[in-house]
Amino acid sequence: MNILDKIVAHKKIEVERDKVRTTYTQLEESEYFHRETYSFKEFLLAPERTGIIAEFKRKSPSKGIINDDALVKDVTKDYAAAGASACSVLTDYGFFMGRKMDVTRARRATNIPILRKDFMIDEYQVIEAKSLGADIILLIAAILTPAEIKNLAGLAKSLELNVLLEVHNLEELERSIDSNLDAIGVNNRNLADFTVTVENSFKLAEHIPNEFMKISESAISDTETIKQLKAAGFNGFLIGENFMKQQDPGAAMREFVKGL
Ligand SMILES: O=C(O)c1ccccc1NCC(=O)[C@H](O)[C@H](O)COP(=O)(O)O
Repeated sequence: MNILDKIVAHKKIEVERDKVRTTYTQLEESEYFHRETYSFKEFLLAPERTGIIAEFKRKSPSKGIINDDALVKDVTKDYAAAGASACSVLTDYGFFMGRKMDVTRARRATNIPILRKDFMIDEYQVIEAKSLGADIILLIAAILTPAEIKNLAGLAKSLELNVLLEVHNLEELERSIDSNLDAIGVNNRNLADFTVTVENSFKLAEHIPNEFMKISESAISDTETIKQLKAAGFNGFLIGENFMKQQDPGAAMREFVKGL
């Protein structure tokens, strides 16, 4: 069983448990459920922002513990002040030490879009994302059928959530395109064996239809790469470990953007 299969197997159990702990009615009673979300596209294209989607990530299957000291409210506030176009907040606990409340803490600390980063397999998680205060959800093509993507993206749009689809190769891209998506992210990390190469983004760029925002995800650690990705048509750059491995991730981002 590869890591993605393991994560999804855990997630199925977790979601069924959560449905009992917090009902749909309780989710819809959240103060955030009826809020107007931020437009991912507007923040990605805003000239005063950097296009960086800065991630709060304590731990990962590929690297183990990255930073378990930093506080989500401080880091996301500092990311926003450093020019992030959005913050990505991992909510999976078992593999990433993320917490659902981290999204709400980031929501309270910032006025930029928040991506709820998790392994979305069920409508419940989409409704939950809205109730936590998220603006964007992630759908991973490698773990969803085209029909599931259509359904989850359609539900997200009906809740005014933005949808980022993550692909790793051309086959996933071609089978997963849907009109309810806002952005397509090319993951430079192979989630089955953890190898990374930014070449993956350059290879897939021209195949992503122009109506979608283009995001390059993972293994980005220098501003030269961002300049090259921009030239190849990318609008967004998802960066986690490069900032989180520093004691002060917000300060690390502030320093990094000076090179853009
Ligand atoms: O990061 C991992 O090890 C990982 C393993 C299995 C599934 C997902 C994984 N990461 C999620 C992400 O997509 C990254 O956190 C994100 O793209 C940022 O990557 P990086 O800048 O390399 O931390």
